[in-house]
Amino acid sequence: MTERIVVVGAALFDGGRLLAARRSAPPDLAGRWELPGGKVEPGERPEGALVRELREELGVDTEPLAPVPGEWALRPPYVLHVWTARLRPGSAAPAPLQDHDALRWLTPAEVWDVDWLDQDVPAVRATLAQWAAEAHGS
Ligand SMILES: Nc1nc2c([nH]c(=O)n2[C@H]2C[C@H](O)[C@@H](COP(=O)(O)OP(=O)(O)OP(=O)(O)O)O2)c(=O)[nH]1
Repeated sequence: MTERIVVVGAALFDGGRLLAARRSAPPDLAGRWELPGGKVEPGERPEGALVRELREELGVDTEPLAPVPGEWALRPPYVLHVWTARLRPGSAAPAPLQDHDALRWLTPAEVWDVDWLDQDVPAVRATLAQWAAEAHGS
C-alpha cells in the first residue's frame, strides 16, 4: 500500500474574512497562495498539527473548529485536508514568520483575487461552500 501523508491546511476565519498565505519556498511553489498549515506528524491528530503549524508559521494561538469534508491530492504521497479555525482570544495577529512572505485576510468577494496553488483551488472552493452554508444558517 502506498504511503499517504496528510497535510492539514487552515481555513482561519476572523471577522468574516479568510486568511490566505503566500509561500516563499520551495521555488516551484513560491509566490502562490495557500491555506497555511503543514504535515501531520506520526501519532498527531490533524487538528493538533494545525495548531502547532499555525503557531510556528504565523505566531498565532488558534482553536480548530471543524473539518471541511473532502480530501485533495497534492504531489504524492501528500493529500490535503482542511480544518476551519479561529484565533483564540488574546492571540497575536498572524505574521509571516516562516514559509510565507505575505498574508491577506479575504472577504468572500475577494477570495479569488489571489493566485491560489492549483491544487488548493478545489479545497478553497469547498471551504467557501461550507462558509456560505454557515452564513445562511444551514
Ligand atoms: N501547508 C500547506 N501545504 C500545501 C498546500 N497546498 C500544497 O500543495 N501544499 C504542499 C506544500 C508542501 O509540499 C506540502 C506541505 O509542506 P509544508 O512545508 O507546509 O509542511 P511542513 O511545514 O510540515 O513541512 P516541513 O518544512 O516541516 O518539511 O504540501 C496548502 O494549502 N497548505
